Amino acid sequence: MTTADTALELKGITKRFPGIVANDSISFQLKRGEIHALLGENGAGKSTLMNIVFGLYQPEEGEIQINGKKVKIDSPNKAIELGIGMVHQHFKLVEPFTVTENIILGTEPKSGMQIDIRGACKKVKALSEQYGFDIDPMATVDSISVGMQQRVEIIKTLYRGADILIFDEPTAVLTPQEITELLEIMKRLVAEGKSIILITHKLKEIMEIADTCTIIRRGKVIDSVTVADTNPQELAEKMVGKAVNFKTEKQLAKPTEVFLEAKDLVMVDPNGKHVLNHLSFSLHAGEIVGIAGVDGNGQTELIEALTGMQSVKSGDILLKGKSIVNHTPRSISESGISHIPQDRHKHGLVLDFSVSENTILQTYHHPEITKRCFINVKARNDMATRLVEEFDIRTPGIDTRVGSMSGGNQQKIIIAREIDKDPQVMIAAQPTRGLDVGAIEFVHQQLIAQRDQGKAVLLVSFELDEILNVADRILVLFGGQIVGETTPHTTNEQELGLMMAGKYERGGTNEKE
Ligand SMILES: Nc1ncnc2c1ncn2[C@@H]1O[C@H](COP(=O)(O)OP(=O)(O)OP(=O)(O)O)[C@@H](O)[C@H]1O
Repeated sequence: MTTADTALELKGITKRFPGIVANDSISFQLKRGEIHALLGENGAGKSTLMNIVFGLYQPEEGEIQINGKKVKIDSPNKAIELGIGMVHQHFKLVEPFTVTENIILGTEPKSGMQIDIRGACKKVKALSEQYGFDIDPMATVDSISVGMQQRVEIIKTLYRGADILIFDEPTAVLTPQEITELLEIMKRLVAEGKSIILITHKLKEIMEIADTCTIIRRGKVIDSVTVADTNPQELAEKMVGKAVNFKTEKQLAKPTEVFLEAKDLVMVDPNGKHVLNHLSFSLHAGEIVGIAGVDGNGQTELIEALTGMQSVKSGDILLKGKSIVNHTPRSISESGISHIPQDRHKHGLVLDFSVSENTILQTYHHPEITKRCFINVKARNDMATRLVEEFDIRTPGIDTRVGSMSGGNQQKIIIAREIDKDPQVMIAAQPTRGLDVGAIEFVHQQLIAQRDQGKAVLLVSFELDEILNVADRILVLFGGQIVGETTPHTTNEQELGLMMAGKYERGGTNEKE
């Protein structure tokens, strides 16, 4: 291969953080017009490497070349100038602004003294048509779906002239339909000569769309393989360094008494829309019930109602026969419900707190942790040390700031804390979002272990694979109602997909007219 074929080359990149070598002499080549997947366990060093390429971090050692020329990328502005664009996992958009306003923010085209919005709009429309984004340039960002917001982020990079696009786990926030559309967009981008680096934990996606895959383990490059010559099993083994079991092993469920019951729940949003529409279901001890559905059909509201984060207008929620509806989150938590929230940054962790401080967020007021207004630091640290060990949380220490840890390890802190509470009911919302295959296997085993100990588990997930693999019974949520009930043994992805789109009903608790 000649340098003319190489869009980006990294040579011997090393980056250290206190107590850890995040990137250990990494070399990497991105060919022009290819999709190059970057695969590695949580904390392997993928984001660090990409943050170096985007000018957010400076490496201690190593060299970066773009189009065969050595460059110094000391800021994101410099990266953009060099034709690099980054689509972050957490979008950086101004919600009340329009799509076009967001795209031009910081590089506003001027016509005389005024911003040339019309000209910008035209350019956005042209880009949208060229790559098949199908986006309305004048829509406000808060009125469009998450998938569309991501497209705004992509157009933003193209508008600034990006030739190399970095996608950081782009499908983690998308529904199955949106994922298919995004993969099509990525194919079109490379067909038009762009080069893409794709960070993802989803092997299926790598197999479907990537040309090359570089595997990183504990800061080091393990291998760089042609995707056509490999398979998911081999990729997973290279990533974790041992064989990985994809099929979740579990015995048949033995459900017993009803632990949690939602009765005729109604929740209305500020616009008067019924976001929960007479929703009822029951959850038994010893079973995992999966809630499948396209995002925006009431998942968030259901979780918020069950955990006390939002009040319902009418209906009841019973925990072992006792009403807990509209109780406070603390009271519900204390009565035996654990919650793995879908947005770990908003509702799961305090990013500026340490690992040990985050492990006591639910229990800090308990007498074994707090005595006479003072936190017993030894008790707290002992608990954190135990959880770090039991749940294999990779961190330099229990005093590490959680905000500096990798996404997967942040998630493990929440899971450890919530399981350690020994709940009767576990509500797990997107519990494996952003986790690597090894960690996913671990979380699934934990949920199954909870079930086998006689707990009731509610699993809300956009990943149909996960629902089909882990749940014992599946409820389909559509338009704030349960429109279907089935089991993993008697359904498949196609049938579930139809039910999720509201096109097919099976055994729902809310019969539609
Ligand atoms: N700003 C920082 N300060 C200190 N340590 C950091 C910082 N950023 C990352 N690290 C550490 O560097 C290592 C690599 O983290 P990185 O986020 O690059 O992993 P990753 O492969 O992207 O993981 P994930 O898949 O979970 O997102 C981790 O141990 C992490 O805790």
